[in-house]
Amino acid sequence: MATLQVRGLRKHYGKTAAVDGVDFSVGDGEFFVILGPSGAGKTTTLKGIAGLVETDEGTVEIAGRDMTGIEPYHRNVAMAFESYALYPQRTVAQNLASPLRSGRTGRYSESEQRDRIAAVTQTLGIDHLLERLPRELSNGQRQRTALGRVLVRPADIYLLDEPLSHLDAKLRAAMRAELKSLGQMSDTTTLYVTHDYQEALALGDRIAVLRSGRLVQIGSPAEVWRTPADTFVAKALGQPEINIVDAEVSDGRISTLGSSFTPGADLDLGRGDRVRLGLRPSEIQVDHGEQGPGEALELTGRVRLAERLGRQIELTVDVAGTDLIVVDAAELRPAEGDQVRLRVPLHQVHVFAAGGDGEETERLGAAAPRPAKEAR
Ligand SMILES: Nc1ncnc2c1ncn2[C@@H]1O[C@H](COP(=O)(O)OP(=O)(O)OP(=O)(O)O)[C@@H](O)[C@H]1O
Repeated sequence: MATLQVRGLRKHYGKTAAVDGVDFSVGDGEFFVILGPSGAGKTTTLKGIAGLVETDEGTVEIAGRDMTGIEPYHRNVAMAFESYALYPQRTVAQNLASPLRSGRTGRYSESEQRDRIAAVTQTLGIDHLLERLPRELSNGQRQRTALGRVLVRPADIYLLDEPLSHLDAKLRAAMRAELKSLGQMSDTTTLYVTHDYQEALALGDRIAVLRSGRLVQIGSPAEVWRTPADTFVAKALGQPEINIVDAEVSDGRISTLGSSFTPGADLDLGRGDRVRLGLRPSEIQVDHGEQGPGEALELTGRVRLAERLGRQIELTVDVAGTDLIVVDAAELRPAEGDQVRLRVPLHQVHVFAAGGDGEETERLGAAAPRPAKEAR
């Protein structure tokens, strides 16, 4: 295990800036997640750290050592790609043993090798497949074997590129928990890349959000969830996506969708008379008669669509001509056509700067401070 320091990393492919000046550091034993959409530059960043692409600018330090000019093999990192690299003629057990037999890891005795393989294959749920050949495995099993090949090998840093992407939702959730415990057990430094926000929130000690080759925000899962730096980060976290609505400011009050409220004193609204509000679908409460505590943005609308999603229901509610997506408990299901009252506690109303269509804008704050009991 080791620390990792990335400074000013840049990589262009022709005119495309795949990585455009990225800086971050990962602590010893930390599980650090890079979250970003397709094409954001996640894989290129990992490859730059591993030494698999030649970067244009920037430095990578592992355990305090500058890696410039050092071959991938000598960086002592282990990288797992989304596509699985397995020896087709070797069994799962042989595939897993081979990284432990290479010269660099020769210090492991046969019994230590067996123990490592047993621990990793149990964690990944492939211990019953040891005698199979790769062609006799499902895609998900092959992906877990490829991940196993990376995890059995002792390395300073594990670089994992969407290693769970071929698994079904249930298995992904189970593997997330297992991976987290494996990381904690072996205290390894891990850099994990994903486009799945749930994976990022579940696994990351910290999350870095990447957009078009640049880091937009780095923080703990709670920080990026509660105080997203801008509308891009707010949208990247949460499914269904956060609702972003336009609002007007006048005489210290914010008006939107036929309603208005007075925001908390520490919100700086000196920037103009328009803002955007971010309302997370899971934080909009459907008023079923009970009155929640504290001040809230209160809205009235009509349910246009009600779609059941397991234990929850996703509602599309027309509020003053704007569709809001709301997630509610399914047993309280309002019907399509029903008039509903909606309530968002002010500390959960995110206020962003105004902007044009498709423009991402910075967060100015919450409409009220978080209640002391919820603040961490
Ligand atoms: N070898 C290459 N040649 C040319 N362009 C490339 C190459 N590799 C990546 N790119 C471009 O660089 C950008 C970043 O790609 P990268 O693979 O790092 O993104 P990513 O975030 O990992 O995406 P995904 O989630 O789809 O894997 C993209 O616009 C991509 O098309």
